[in-house]
Amino acid sequence: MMTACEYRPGLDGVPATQSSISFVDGQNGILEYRGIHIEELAKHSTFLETSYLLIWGVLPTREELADFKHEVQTHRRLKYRIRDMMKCFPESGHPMDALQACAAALGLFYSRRALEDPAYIRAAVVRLLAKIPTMVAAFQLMRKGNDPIQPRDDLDYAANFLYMLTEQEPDPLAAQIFDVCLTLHAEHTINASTFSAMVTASTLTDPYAVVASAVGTLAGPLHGGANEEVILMLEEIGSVENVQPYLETCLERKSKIMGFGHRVYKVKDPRAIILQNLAEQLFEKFGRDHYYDIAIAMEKAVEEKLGHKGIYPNVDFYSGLVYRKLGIPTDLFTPVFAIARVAGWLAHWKEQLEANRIFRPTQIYTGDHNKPYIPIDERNGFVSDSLLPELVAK
Ligand SMILES: CC(=O)SCCNC(=O)CCNC(=O)[C@H](O)C(C)(C)COP(=O)(O)OP(=O)(O)OC[C@H]1O[C@@H](n2cnc3c(N)ncnc32)[C@H](O)[C@@H]1OP(=O)(O)O
Ligand SMILES: O=C([O-])CC(=O)C(=O)O
Repeated sequence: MMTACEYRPGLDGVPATQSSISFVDGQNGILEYRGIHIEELAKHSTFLETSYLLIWGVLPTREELADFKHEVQTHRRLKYRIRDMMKCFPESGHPMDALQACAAALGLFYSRRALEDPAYIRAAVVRLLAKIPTMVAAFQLMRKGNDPIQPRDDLDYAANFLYMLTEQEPDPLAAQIFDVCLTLHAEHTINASTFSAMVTASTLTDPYAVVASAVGTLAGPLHGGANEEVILMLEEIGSVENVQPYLETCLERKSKIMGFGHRVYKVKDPRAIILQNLAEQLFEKFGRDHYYDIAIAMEKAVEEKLGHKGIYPNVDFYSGLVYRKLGIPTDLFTPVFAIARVAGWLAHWKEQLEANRIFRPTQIYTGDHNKPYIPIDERNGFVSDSLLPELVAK
């Protein structure tokens, strides 16, 4: 029998599912995908191989990976109707809103819900992994007034995205580093957007609705949207000298410092450590970004003030510095996060379907009971001459 549970705002510490996809040890800064440490995957895997691992639970053989890559490659193009729809989007709109609309629009073309059919699952996985980057790049070119460019079959996943975005073939180091960024962002247990995906999935709707709802959730500044906010914050701080006064003001106002803090990690996020390292490699080859000095000063200052509360850089703190060096515009940082997280959302979608029960928690009602309905004309002391009460009583 169920016993009454204590209410925990934000479901803090409340298990909402069982999962074998990923694991976080927030005290020791450990993240594993399917039992493999993130550092190992960052060093040795690729985003598509990691996606396969997350979604199907095992590392693919050489042949399985080649087939998967080929399938993704052949589904990168967008239907002209999706491109036409995108032409109507306001160029001033946020790219996350554009992405959410585009992901949902895929459901118009592929809405058959054969959720018990492994071929349907695979086709949806391939389609979403393939088309989401094309959508992000297409929106970027279209809002500048350019036509989107077609994907290039000779470029792999990460390099092709940078090519479609910048219209230039990327430097091999830049492409490799971007691929590692995607691997790092691919999955993170039951975070807010994944939970959103799982709730949507549990209604047995189609995977495009699942991803669209997750994109909308990722966009918020307390979640994936923080990567954009971090750069805006560093711009506002402007100089290393201004770090301390900026921080003091935030603390006085009790406002959150973007890119810091985490529900689970009470130490520096292991992904932030790798991302910082990647940023340094890019700076070595392409020149230092002066915002990096501000970021380092900020990390030190926040640690001094808030380290005792377990507040350290999260994944969103250094990622923007990497993306800036790769030529990615600031408001595309969160869509880039989404490109990667599609893998995790789909892994959880598939896992949810394997043992589905609709999410329907309970609430603690704090309102009134048995209140009389006061007709609108009587709310200011007037008496109503409406016949409705008599009609209903008859
Ligand atoms: C991909 C991702 O989603 S990673 C997270 C990205 N989000 C951000 O970077 C936004 C800034 N960070 C935050 O808002 C929070 O740390 C979150 C949303 C990530 C986690 O929130 P919660 O687990 O609910 O922590 P909560 O907000 O309760 O904070 C706990 C304490 O730490 C403080 N705290 C947490 N994060 C921060 C921060 N970034 N700046 C200042 N103080 C903070 C809170 O004020 C609170 O202090 P108190 O106990 O004295 O009141
Ligand atoms: O786990 C979380 O709450 C947020 C996060 O770091 C992620 O989604 O990558």
